[in-house]
Amino acid sequence: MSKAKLSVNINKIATLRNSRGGNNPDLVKVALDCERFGAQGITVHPRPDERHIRYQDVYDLKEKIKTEFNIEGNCQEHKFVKLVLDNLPAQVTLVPDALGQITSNHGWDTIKNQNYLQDIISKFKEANIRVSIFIDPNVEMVEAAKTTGTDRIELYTEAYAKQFENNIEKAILPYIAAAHKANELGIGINAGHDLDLHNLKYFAEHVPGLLEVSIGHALISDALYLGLENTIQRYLYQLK
Ligand SMILES: CC(=O)[C@@H](O)[C@H](O)COP(=O)(O)O
Ligand SMILES: NCC(=O)COP(=O)(O)O
Repeated sequence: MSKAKLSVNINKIATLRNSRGGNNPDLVKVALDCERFGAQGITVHPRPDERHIRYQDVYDLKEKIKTEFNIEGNCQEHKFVKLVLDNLPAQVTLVPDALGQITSNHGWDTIKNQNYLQDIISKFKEANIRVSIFIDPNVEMVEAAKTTGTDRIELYTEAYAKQFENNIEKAILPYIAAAHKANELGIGINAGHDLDLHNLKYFAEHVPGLLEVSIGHALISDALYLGLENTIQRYLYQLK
C-alpha cells in the first residue's frame, strides 16, 4: 500500500503545442483536466531553450493550478531562480542539467556541490518553497543531501526502469537502500524519470516512505492510446 502522490509532468503536452506554433493543445486546459481526472500535482520542467515548457507557461499555470505545483529545473540558470521566486510553487526540484541535454540524465553530487546547494536551497526555503533535489540512488549522496538543508530528494529512476525487465530484484535494491537512509535522516522521498504503467507499482510497493512520483513521458504517451482520464486513473491505481 503506497501513499505516494502522482504529479503529472506536462512537458510533452507543450512539445506538441510548440510543434505548430499555436495554442493547441492548450497547456493550461490540459493541466486543469489532469487535476480533474485525479492528478495530485502538476510538474513542469522549463529548460533554457524552452523546447517545451516556456517560462511564460509557468506564470499562466500558477494562476490556475489547484493541486501542488512542482517546478523542476537547473537553479544554476539565474532566469530559473527568478521564475521560481516569482511564482512561489509548492515545490521546486533542483536538477543539475547541462545545456543541450536531450533529457535529465544524472543527479547532483551533493558532496562536491554541498556549499552551493546549501546557499540556493536556503534562498528557496526563505520563500517558503519546499525544496527537492534530484539525486542518483546512492546512500552517500543521500547522507550529504541532509546537510544541504533540502526537504526532499527525488530519486532518479532511469536505472531502475532500464533494469526492471531483466532483474527486478536487483533493480530496486539501490532505491530501497537510499530510501532507508533518507527515512533515517528525516528527508522526504520523491521519485521520477521513465516510470510507467509496467514498473510503477513494484517501485511504489518496495520503496519505503515514498511521498510523490512525477511522471510525464510515458503517461502522456499512454494517453495517446488510452485517453488522458483513463491513463491518469490507471497510474493512480498503481499507487493504491
Ligand atoms: C528531471 C526529470 O527526470 C524529468 O523531470 C524531466 O523533466 C524530463 O525532462 P524532459 O521532459 O525534457 O525529458
Ligand atoms: N521528475 C520526473 C518527471 O517529472 C517526469 O519524468 P518522465 O516521466 O518524463 O521521464
